[in-house]
Amino acid sequence: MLVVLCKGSLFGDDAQEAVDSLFSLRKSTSSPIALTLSSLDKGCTVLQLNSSTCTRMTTSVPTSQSISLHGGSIGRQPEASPATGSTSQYGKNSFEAGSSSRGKEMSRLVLNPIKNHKPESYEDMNLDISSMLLSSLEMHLPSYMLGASRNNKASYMRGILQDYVPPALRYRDQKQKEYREKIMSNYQPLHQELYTIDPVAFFVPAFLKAIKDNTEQSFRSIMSEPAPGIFTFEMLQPRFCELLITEVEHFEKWADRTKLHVMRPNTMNQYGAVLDDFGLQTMLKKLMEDFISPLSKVFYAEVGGSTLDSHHGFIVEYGSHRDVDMEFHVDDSEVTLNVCLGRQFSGGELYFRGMRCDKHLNTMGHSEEIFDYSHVPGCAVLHHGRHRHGARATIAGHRVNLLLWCRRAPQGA
Ligand SMILES: O=C(O)CCC(=O)C(=O)O
Ligand SMILES: [Fe+2]
Repeated sequence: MLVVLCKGSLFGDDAQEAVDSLFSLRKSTSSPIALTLSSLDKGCTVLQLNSSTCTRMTTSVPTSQSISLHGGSIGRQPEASPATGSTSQYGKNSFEAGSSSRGKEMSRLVLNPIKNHKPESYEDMNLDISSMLLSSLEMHLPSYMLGASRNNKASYMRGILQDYVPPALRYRDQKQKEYREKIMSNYQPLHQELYTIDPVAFFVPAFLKAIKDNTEQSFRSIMSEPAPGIFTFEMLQPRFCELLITEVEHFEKWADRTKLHVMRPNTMNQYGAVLDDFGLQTMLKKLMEDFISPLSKVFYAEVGGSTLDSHHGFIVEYGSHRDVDMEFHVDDSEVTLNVCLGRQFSGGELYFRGMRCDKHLNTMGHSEEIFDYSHVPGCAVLHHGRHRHGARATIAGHRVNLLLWCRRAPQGA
């Protein structure tokens, strides 16, 4: 039995690769594969197969959506050559995706992905299976299912996947769902005005005008590009920054009072909070769609910047009794927005060391790739999620940043 652990939620190309890997393995073995598969939106994804071939590797970070390049914990490892093999015993291009003990009519998936099919986004459905995984799996639906409603496709695929979720992980999925539900039904926001975008109150006028004009020239008029693919610009109103910081403090105090253990943005953080967990999801979705996508369409089209369709929004906090620094890593995003909210601090500079493909994440940097940036409250840094970076120690004071990891679901070819 081979266990493949993909830590961090599967998304984008990773989700597609994981699904492809399952199918490659299925092709390469003569006996049916018993697979166990589960995914949490911010947890780990486990693919468990009784095969002797592995095409996915493990990250050593339990729930991080980032990949540490320090200390030997390396994610997104090179893949083995794709396995080849015969078509399924269940007929050309299909195989039985469920266990025979289910005692109900078999749901089927097709072996080869339908490359020209554009999968739907399942993000807003709040399912207990990763929406990215569903989008990837949709490319393997039998043709009669492709035209079904999104609800029907989701429940068909969920039906297949749910049977394989080990009880422990099903429990974790459930816990995470309950966490959000508990917050949503009991937490009283401090600043209701943060929960709906008010452009004039949120953004500085020059940023708003540039987005409204919506041309590369208007964007470049407010942005600097101090290193290739890294953009810095003034973005948020000081009052908005302060309201967001106090909202997070209010949430944490409430969580403390109600003995709710706050789930951190990822395992690289001991502090901070996921904004999507306490009701800011709709606001952040709009922030991405109306204010970041116009920029990413122009500057990050080659990594899916034109079709961003999901996000992970969170706050990081540094200083005494908080996180100190952030080790060298790449983000689990296509495009990352990082805005300093305040307050007074010294240190905490971001350092960038160039982009790498998955196979060369740990290779040396070149001098021309070195770029260091000192955070300024209200100012944003926009970069490729795969641009290697870290944050130096905040040596005095208290630094709070807003992070929006913008993502794109896998697209049909
Ligand atoms: O602290 C910072 O500014 C960087 C944070 C970061 O890179 C991350 O959370 O992914
Ligand atoms: Fe990062």
